[in-house]
Amino acid sequence: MSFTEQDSDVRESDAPESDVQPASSVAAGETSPDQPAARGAAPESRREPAVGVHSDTSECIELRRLHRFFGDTRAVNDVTFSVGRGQVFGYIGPNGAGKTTSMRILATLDLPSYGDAFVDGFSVVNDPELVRKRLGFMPDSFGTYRDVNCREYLDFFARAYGLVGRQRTRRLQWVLDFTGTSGMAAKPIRGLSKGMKQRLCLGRALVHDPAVMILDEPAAGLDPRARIELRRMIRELADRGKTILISSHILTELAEMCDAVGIIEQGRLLATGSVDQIQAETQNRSELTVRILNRHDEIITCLSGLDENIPIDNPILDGQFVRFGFSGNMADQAAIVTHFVTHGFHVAEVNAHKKSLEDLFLQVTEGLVQ
Ligand SMILES: Nc1ncnc2c1ncn2[C@@H]1O[C@H](COP(=O)(O)OP(=O)(O)OP(=O)(O)O)[C@@H](O)[C@H]1O
Repeated sequence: MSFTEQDSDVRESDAPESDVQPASSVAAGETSPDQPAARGAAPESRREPAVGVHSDTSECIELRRLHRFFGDTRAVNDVTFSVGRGQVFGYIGPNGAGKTTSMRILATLDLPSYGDAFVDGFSVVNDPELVRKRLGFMPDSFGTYRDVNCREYLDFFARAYGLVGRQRTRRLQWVLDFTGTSGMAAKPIRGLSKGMKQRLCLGRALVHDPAVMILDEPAAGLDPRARIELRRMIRELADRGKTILISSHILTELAEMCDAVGIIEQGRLLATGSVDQIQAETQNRSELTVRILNRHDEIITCLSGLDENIPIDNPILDGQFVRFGFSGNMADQAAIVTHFVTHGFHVAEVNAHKKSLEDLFLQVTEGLVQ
């Protein structure tokens, strides 16, 4: 999904009213989807000055049983995870998994159907104003301010965040220097390359020095050098104490810079932990490929008759090859070959390969697009 900059200014009308639950009944994620959601306009508490009830958690980003439904689509379906201060968390999933929807809720551009999310301890439902002050959001598509130059663009946002005088001038210069855009401060945005626009957009998210940054696919469309540079900037921001949630389709792209990752598909969080942890859990898993020379149509049926203690899953027929996930030992592997041979199949080849990070992603997710 992509959202334009204009979207960010229409948060309350953007959320379908019928899906919005009043803030009072979703505080701290106390409700469950089994409870009927009350219908109506945006919560009353939105229009009152933010009081600010700080959550007792030490986590800097927290999603608690977050749900967001669009009609029958469960874009975010009971997602819970948290990110500690100064950590980089990679949010990974295929198209339509629910990444942008979760991030928009964190950025207070949308409301949860149920549950809640917290930024630096403040609820996006009850304290959106306080959340916004602490959060920098880089959406997955750049806005349409084509005729202003980079400095004017950043200056606009700095003013919007209430920066004044020398503080604003110093901050703007820092952002231009940090993002490597000072050389083009006077250049109109319409003349910027994709990479430069991404830098400027990162600068915009940084302009008020937020504690938390939400970056929606910031590396999309960048060349390899620009990706490396972006990784360096993100790591440096985390080293300076910022907490960062960053999304991508590509696990390997995030693996190096993330302290932890969460894999989401069809609105559900399928796995969380450090890349090493997730890899360790699947370490003894491999994919077996068996080449059979006869009766290809019957191979999958034959496999279903295998001793059920032999751990295989998701068999697929691919021409002469049958491939399946395997987490057994060499004896199990031998038993599979014996099973094929005793059922009259001509086995020509057996190969096992360990899962790479990409395989791991494909294994955890099923590539389902909603
Ligand atoms: N405003 C909306 N109205 C209706 N459906 C929506 C809306 N926003 C998102 N969805 C649906 O919610 C699901 C999750 O979308 P989302 O954009 O969060 O996925 P994503 O993981 O960010 O995907 P991508 O990587 O392609 O950007 C999709 O099925 C999408 O069509």
